[in-house]
Amino acid sequence: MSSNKQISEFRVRPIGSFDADLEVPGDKSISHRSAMIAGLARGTSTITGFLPSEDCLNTLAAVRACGVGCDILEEMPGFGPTAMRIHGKAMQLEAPAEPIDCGNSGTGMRLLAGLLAGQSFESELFGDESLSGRPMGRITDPLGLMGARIETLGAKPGCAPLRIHASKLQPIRYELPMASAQVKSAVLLAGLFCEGETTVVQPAVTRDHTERMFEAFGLSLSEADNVISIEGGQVPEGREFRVPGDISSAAFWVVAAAARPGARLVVRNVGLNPTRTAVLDVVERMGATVIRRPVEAGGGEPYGDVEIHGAELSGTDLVRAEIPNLIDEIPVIAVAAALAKGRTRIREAKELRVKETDRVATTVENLRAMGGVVEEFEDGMEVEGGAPLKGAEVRSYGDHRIAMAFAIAGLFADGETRVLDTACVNTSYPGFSHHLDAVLRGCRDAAEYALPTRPTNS
Ligand SMILES: O=C(O)C1=C[C@@H](OP(=O)(O)O)[C@@H](O)[C@H](O)C1
Ligand SMILES: C=C(OP(=O)(O)O)C(=O)O
Repeated sequence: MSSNKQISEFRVRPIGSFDADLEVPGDKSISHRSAMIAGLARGTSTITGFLPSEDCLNTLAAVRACGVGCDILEEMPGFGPTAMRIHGKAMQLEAPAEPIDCGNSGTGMRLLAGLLAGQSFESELFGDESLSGRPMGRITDPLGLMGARIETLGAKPGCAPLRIHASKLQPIRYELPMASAQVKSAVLLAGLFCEGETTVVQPAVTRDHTERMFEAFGLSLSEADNVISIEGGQVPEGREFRVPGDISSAAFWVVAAAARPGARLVVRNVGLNPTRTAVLDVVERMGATVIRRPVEAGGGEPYGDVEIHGAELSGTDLVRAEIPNLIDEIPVIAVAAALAKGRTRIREAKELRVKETDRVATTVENLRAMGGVVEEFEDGMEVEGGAPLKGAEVRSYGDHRIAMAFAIAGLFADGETRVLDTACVNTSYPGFSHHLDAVLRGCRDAAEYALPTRPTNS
């Protein structure tokens, strides 16, 4: 196996305990926001650690299509830029010449809609088949209350493409009907273009990257007890910003190590924002040893190294408040649950049904295909762990998290597991196949896991 982008199938066989030392690529949520907020800023920003995944490259292209200049400083060969200088437009975006392609990315489309809703020009956002089936009413409703005019043009009601008409926005106080950082961020971004204070009330703590990045770029906002307010008319100031590694990508190796007694894993320079690290709490509760080594970081995002030591895991119940803080990790947590002794309950997670796939259905289907014992509920699943997993042919259904979660399951299954349709991993984790290959070969040395980057001259 190589790190070739075109790879379309993973063949995985069981491994024994392993000892890996790796760094995952940049955080996807933070990379999207860095391109958008640097694009809105006054002056130049330098972004490092940017994730060159398809989702984030689409967002970068969208921002450039709105007139933002960008010099690429470094790239991951075969994938895309990892460092760049972004010349912000001081909130004065330009009309894109063509409809903007958001690819597979819910984050890209929903946050860009917030950014574009208050412009004096019309724009259009479209995406792939999966994104065209995901609900957009959750952003067109609050943005509509702010005065935006957004048409959903999809064959499925309330779905993309989105046609965003020129509008003047007014601030609102909005109570989020679901715990969604994407909806919160769309409203806060739109709030920048209003006169007066925009307030979002969230039903639970969701990832706070937008709030942190606003502050890092010099904006002031207030935040207490899940009520976040921002005064419109502020202009972010360009700055240097380092994107840490993505804990959601690290989660695949975290589970692989946690569930294998004797295994040891070090993940370096990974984001440790407490609104994202619930997966570490869960594997710790299941019996693995988790050592967190945070780095003292001023402004921006907390990060550090994490070390995992594997054990015989026991089942656990995910608690309601932690669901938004591990939502993307649930497919691989379900794999950990299948490997653990006893029952794991994953409930109140119906948001999983509106991701790249219906992740309740796709996770349950693949776990069962591999011999896992799992009961499906409208809002999640309950996994009865301990049944031996057997190698099988499973599909990703075009969903990157499903592809990677079941590659990890294959490391514990009897015989060969084939995961089909895996090009989708480039949505969030360029280099996953390189890391999988290194783990399968039993590599111990960090150099063998390193993903190459090189400076560019542009
Ligand atoms: O704000 C973000 O960057 C994200 C928020 C989450 O979605 P929701 O806000 O829809 O829960 C998550 O699933 C997605 O991968 C990234
Ligand atoms: C749900 C995800 O992303 P998005 O909503 O941005 O498509 C994800 O990365 O798992």
